[in-house]
This record gives sequence, structure tokens and C-alpha cells, in this order.
Amino acid sequence: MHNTNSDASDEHRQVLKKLSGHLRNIIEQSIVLNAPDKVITDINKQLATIETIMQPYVTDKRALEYYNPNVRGDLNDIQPYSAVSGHYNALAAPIKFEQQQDKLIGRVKYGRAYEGPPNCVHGAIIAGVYDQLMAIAGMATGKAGPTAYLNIDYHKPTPLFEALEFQAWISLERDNKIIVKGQCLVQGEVVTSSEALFIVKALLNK
Ligand SMILES: CCCCCCCCCCCCCCCC(=O)SCCNC(=O)CCNC(=O)[C@H](O)C(C)(C)COP(=O)(O)OP(=O)(O)OC[C@H]1O[C@@H](n2cnc3c(N)ncnc32)[C@H](O)[C@@H]1OP(=O)(O)O
Repeated sequence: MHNTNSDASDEHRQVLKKLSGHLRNIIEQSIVLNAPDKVITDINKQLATIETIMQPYVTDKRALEYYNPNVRGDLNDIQPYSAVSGHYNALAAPIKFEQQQDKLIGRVKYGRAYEGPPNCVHGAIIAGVYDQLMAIAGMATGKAGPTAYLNIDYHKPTPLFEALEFQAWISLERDNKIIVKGQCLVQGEVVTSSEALFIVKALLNK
């Protein structure tokens, strides 16, 4: 189940990614859907058919890696099914990770499915991005481990439908501890900032 390798072809990865894209669009559309009962009933029937088609192929083994420490190119593929950043998980918004010098960057726009305060991104979604982005940024030390704490300062509301730039960088690495800092910018303005502690030996020893 928690495989670190996969023999999936590029074609297989592409069709799986496309499936997540369709599901993601359906989730977003469902939030603002205002259709007659008859139309929704028809949609429900078609979705039930899709579930039936998928069911025989649902196994306890993922097609892709749960965790791919040797990923090259797309940094999101370190955890392809991440609930926050996985391009193969429809729950994750299409955030794009990239390394820029000593910072890991996450660029994303959130839609209605991620709304907390009116027209703003839910604070728990923001926390999720920091947790994932900072964990991956910490891996640049060559180590990894679970989050011991994640502190977030919400300085200003984070708007929906606007380009967000999350940044994360290693602040301190000592023994079994990695402290990572982060911030999120909207049009150059910092709207949130964060700090997280990751414990390395804990993951390796337990
Ligand atoms: C098959 C493939 C597998 C590979 C797999 C890799 C997968 C890579 C994917 C990445 C995925 C990312 C995803 C996002 C990252 C999550 O979301 S992780 C999920 C959220 N976090 C958790 O569930 C962690 C739950 N907590 C725990 O397990 C434990 O409390 C911890 C954090 C591991 C620490 O426990 P511990 O090992 O017993 O360590 P402990 O001795 O208590 O503390 C060690 C040191 O840290 C300090 N410390 C501990 N907690 C704190 C704290 N809250 N504040 C300050 N200091 C603290 C201690 O004081 C101690 O300091 P020293 O005495 O050494 O100076």
C-alpha cells in the first residue's frame, strides 16, 4: 500500500491525472450547482454508473508511488496522492511546487470548494499547504519526519480566485530537528506566515 516505486507508464500516469482533473472539476461545480432535481437525479445516476465501472479495479495497491523520494522534475510527485498537493488526488487543489534557489514555492488559486470566510480560503486548507510544503522543503536536508508543531499567523484574509504564492525555507537543522519557515504572498503582500518543527529520528526509529 505504501509503495515507494511503481512501474506505471507515462501514459498510465497521464490518464490517472486526467481522471483526478475531471473529479476536481466536478467537486468545484457541485458547490455552485443550481440545477433542477431532474438534472441532478440524472447526474447522480451517471456518477453511480462510474462508481460501478471503477469498483472491480479498486485494490489495496496504489498504481503510483505513495512516496517517491527520488522524484525528478515535478516536485508534486514526491507524494502523488497527497490530499494537499497530489496531482492524482482530486481533493487536492492544483497547486504547483517548484524549487527556487533555497526556497520551495507553491503556486495555486483556490475556488469555491475551499472557501472558509466569505470569498476567502479556509484556514485549515492554508494549514494543510504549509504542512505539506514545509515537510517537502525540509527534505532538502536529506531527512524527513512528522510535524511536531505547525504555527500559523493569519495576518490578512487569503482571497479565493487569486494567485497565491506559498514559500518555505529551512530555518534551522540540528540533530533530529528541522525548523522550516514559510509565508504566503498575494500580489507581493504577505497574508500569512508560519513555522514548523519536524522531528527526524522519530520517523526513522518508529
Ligand atoms: C514507506 C515510505 C515511508 C516514508 C514516509 C515518508 C513520507 C514523507 C511524506 C511527507 C508527508 C508530509 C505530510 C506532512 C507532514 C504531516 O502531516 S505529519 C502528521 C502530523 N504529525 C503527527 O501526526 C506527529 C504526531 N506526533 C508524534 O508522532 C510525536 O509527538 C513526535 C512529533 C514524532 C515527537 O515524538 P518523539 O519521537 O517521542 O520525540 P520527543 O522525544 O518527544 O521529542 C524529540 C525532540 O523534539 C522536541 N519536541 C517534540 N515535540 C515538540 C513540540 N511540539 N514543540 C517543541 N519541541 C518539540 C522535544 O522536546 C525533543 O527535544 P530534545 O529533547 O531532543 O531537544
